[in-house]
Amino acid sequence: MTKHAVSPPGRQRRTFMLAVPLVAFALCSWPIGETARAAEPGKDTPVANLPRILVLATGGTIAGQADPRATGAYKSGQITGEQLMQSVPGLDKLAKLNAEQISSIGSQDMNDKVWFALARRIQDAFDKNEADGVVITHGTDTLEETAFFLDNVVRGDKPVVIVGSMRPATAISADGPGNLYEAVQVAADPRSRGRGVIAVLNDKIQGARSVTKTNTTSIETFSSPNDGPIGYVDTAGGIRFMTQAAGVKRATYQLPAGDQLPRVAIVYSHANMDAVPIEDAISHGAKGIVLAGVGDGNTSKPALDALEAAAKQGILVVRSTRVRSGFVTRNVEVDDDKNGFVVSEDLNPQKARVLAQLLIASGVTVPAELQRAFTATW
Ligand SMILES: NC(=O)CC[C@H](N)C(=O)O
Repeated sequence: MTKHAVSPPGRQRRTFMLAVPLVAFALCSWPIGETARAAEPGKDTPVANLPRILVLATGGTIAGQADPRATGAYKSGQITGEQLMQSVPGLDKLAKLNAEQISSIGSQDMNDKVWFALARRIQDAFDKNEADGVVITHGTDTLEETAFFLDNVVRGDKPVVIVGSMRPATAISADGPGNLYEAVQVAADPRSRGRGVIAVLNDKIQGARSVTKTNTTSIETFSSPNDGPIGYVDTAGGIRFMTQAAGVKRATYQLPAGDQLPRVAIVYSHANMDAVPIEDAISHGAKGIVLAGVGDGNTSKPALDALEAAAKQGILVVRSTRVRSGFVTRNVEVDDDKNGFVVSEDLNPQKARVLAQLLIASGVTVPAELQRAFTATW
């Protein structure tokens, strides 16, 4: 036995006096990590203490109804946000909810007018402190574009969650109610602050920059090919955030006047590619062209020549890729410095298009500044 094995009485008392507050602190604050469930509102939270969540409904399959006579056919955007909320048991225990209908469309019809209305309503709700978080119900086809647009134009760090579903409300095993429940759960949680606009579907939480639809009809369709989900939410474990979202903006750009973004075309590259789609885009007044290139944002010689000519006319040319994952890198097989092109890095063509629109609307023309805008921080 060493002489330090038995502490003198004075030291024991000091250790005890130190240990009591430490243990009390540990008990009060455990579990305190990112996976703590205690922060989530639950069935015992008094209504007055529940967070205020504004639900903005836009339509989509989550609000869709099937025609019982038809196999597989359904119409999106048939039921209101209010009706949707009422169909989810327990939602009122998570938050004080207020629903507003912004549009009732399938998201294949999503447009600048609805985007601007959404952005203005969210900003107003936060500026006037009417809500602690926002949930947007949306069709899944263009959900990722709306998420990315809003992330770039809505200021602040209160949670903005976008949600949809793959099966209509009337389907057997509809995924909408569960997705909406989880979206409200995430929006109501203070740990969701400062993560930009986030998508919640099928138990996954994903960032606006990375999330993309990868399957036409399956409920397991949204993924983040370059970096994976930022967290998970489910009935067993509650909310778990694993990491921060890539390139969180919230926000960099002002909404341009006039409720319309500048025209930017996406040109899809393929074997035997000629310059016609590029010439068409220019003749229809495109202020920017995003190349959905092959591989690392490549395209054929005739298409490349046409893009170089476009850039010389002051049209913003962004090289993106039709490949689902990876980055498009400057000056590899294409001399971007010489041609005056910008590369999209990890942004897919549909999101690169949104960013190009915002940059053009903001009057940014300096090449280095344009390129910097496409570069994400992790
Ligand atoms: N699953 C869906 O939400 C797709 C339905 C519709 N095309 C939309 O995007 O709104």
